[in-house]
Amino acid sequence: MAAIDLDTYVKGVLDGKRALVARAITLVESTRPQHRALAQELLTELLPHSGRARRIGVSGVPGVGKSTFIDAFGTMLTSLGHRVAVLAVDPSSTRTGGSILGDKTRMERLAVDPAAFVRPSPSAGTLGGVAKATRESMVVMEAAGYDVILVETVGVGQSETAVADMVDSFLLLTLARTGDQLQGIKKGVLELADVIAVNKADGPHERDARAAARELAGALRLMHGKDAFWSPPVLHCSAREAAGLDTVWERLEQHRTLLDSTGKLAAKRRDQQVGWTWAMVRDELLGRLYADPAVREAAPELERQVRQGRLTATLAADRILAAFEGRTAPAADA
Ligand SMILES: Nc1nc2c(ncn2[C@@H]2O[C@H](COP(=O)(O)OP(=O)(O)OP(=O)(O)O)[C@@H](O)[C@H]2O)c(=O)[nH]1
Repeated sequence: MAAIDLDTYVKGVLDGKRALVARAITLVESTRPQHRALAQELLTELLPHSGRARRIGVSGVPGVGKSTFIDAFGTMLTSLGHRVAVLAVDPSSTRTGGSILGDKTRMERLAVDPAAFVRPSPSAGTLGGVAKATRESMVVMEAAGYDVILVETVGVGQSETAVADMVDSFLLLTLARTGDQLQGIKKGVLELADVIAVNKADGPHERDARAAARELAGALRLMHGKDAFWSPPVLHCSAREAAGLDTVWERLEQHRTLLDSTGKLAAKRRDQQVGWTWAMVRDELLGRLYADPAVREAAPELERQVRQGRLTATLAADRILAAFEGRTAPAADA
């Protein structure tokens, strides 16, 4: 592919040119050192044009209906005049293998909707790397005029926390379950949720879904108490039949309006920026440490001694850090 210069990228993104938006995201996702500088220059130019979108995380276990939901929900939003971008954080993704086509077939209507842009999760790398690429893609999408950003994540592992750290509101999709449904949803994920929707409330399952929503709402009231700033509503919907999606949107908007009017939205986003800064420092530092020749040389022997019980973990950690710092310490008096 021919190289594109900074001005072409900036203008193309601000004009909402799809091909350039896609190329810009490929650039910010790239981990190649020669792309990094240009990507950061681009993001610096785009940053003042970003920040106005509603950022919504969508999570739920595999099979809950996330793709079906986002397809129907996004289509409803574009019919209301919104421009919708779909991003994802799923570092374990083998589903699409990073192929855009893979995700496009999962969201048939949105994929061909001119007011929507569906981008699959960058599939390579650590959670930190994938989350960084998604956060930066968000800046590109907002600068390109998308005013609703849906960030999908699969309901396992640490990815929900990473997504909650980059959105304004977090939607958890769940299913009606028999027995104690709270056991079926990880408590940590419940704590992240601002809105919960029991999906597949249709056909023979509709009654179960309504009952499950009521039961979960009761359990949550106990968890959150009366004085909470926001009590997550538990709704029911059918992604397949596009039923109840307007209520989900209404409640997400209510949550965001409350955040905004109380000054919490601006504070949340500022805190997220600072949090991301340190998350990147941690990732980068750990990457450098693992790649450090002195650490690589010392580590196998130290690990062996720890395994044999001849060295405490604390001492081994000290030595690994000493090996790392020894190499990077200023060489002034060496
Ligand atoms: N009855 C019913 N089925 C649904 C609904 N939403 C999704 N499904 C079905 O549930 C299955 C899983 O839906 P997906 O949208 O692929 O679910 P997902 O959560 O994206 O799953 P992964 O791609 O595995 O993460 C599919 O067979 C859908 O047709 C719904 O509202 N009602």
